[in-house]
Amino acid sequence: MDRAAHALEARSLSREFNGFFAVRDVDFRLRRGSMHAVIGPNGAGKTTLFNLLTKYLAPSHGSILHEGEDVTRLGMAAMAKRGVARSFQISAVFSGLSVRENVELALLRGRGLGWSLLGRISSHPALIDEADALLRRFGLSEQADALAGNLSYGRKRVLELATTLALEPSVLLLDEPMAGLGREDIERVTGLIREMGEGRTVLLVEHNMKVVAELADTITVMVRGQVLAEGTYEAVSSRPDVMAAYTGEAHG
Ligand SMILES: Nc1ncnc2c1ncn2[C@@H]1O[C@H](COP(=O)(O)OP(=O)(O)OP(=O)(O)O)[C@@H](O)[C@H]1O
Repeated sequence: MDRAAHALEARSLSREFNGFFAVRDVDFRLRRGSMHAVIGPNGAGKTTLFNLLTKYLAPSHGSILHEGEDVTRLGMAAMAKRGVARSFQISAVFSGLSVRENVELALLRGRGLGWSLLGRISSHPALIDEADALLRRFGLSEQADALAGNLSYGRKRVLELATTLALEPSVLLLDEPMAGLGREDIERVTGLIREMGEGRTVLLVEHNMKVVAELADTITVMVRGQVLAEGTYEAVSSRPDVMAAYTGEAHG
């Protein structure tokens, strides 16, 4: 088997909360270079699966592989070192720092430099150029000197994506990147995620089906902690059992 074919893999992954299986016996493969979405009705276990894959939660059973290596027991920091980054939504944005400082800080962290070095960014001229480029790419240049805490919600989400990309991950995991965004921001963020996916593997948990249809090459549908279907948007969205799951008529 080609070990490198799968950026991440879950084998018989389960997570139990007081006897209730939020994720039960899930086999899941994130193909290298793919843009993969996990969808499903509320309570299906999407966030739990995401948190297991990103090592935010420990599994009750099963294993997780990165590039074919068992990483079940590794923590989030070790995964980040391996190039697997998750977006933390706006909690990762430092409100008291400017937009530019947030990006510079993420660039420093991406290179393993402590953020106490922030004051010394001037000693890394290449990073200043990179920060400029990232700010431009994410349409944040005009707000570079604004305090991150003063940005609108949508702008904060865009900044959060910029800081995640600054870590230069090879695998990017995004939890509901469109949550709470208006139409204009959704279009911008969709475009940014598409761009961020070039040369990387992306996994997103997302409720917005238009975005999923537009972005994802592979879709996993979860229902009641298990995988119900997997395939292209066209393939899974035409399945009666998937439709039934969304209208609350699924049995099993
Ligand atoms: N920490 C927890 N303690 C107890 N139960 C939990 C915990 N986390 C999740 N669950 C339960 O596990 C099930 C799956 O939750 P999860 O958040 O993974 O679903 P989801 O598909 O992401 O839902 P949503 O789309 O509403 O975010 C739910 O029934 C939820 O109540």
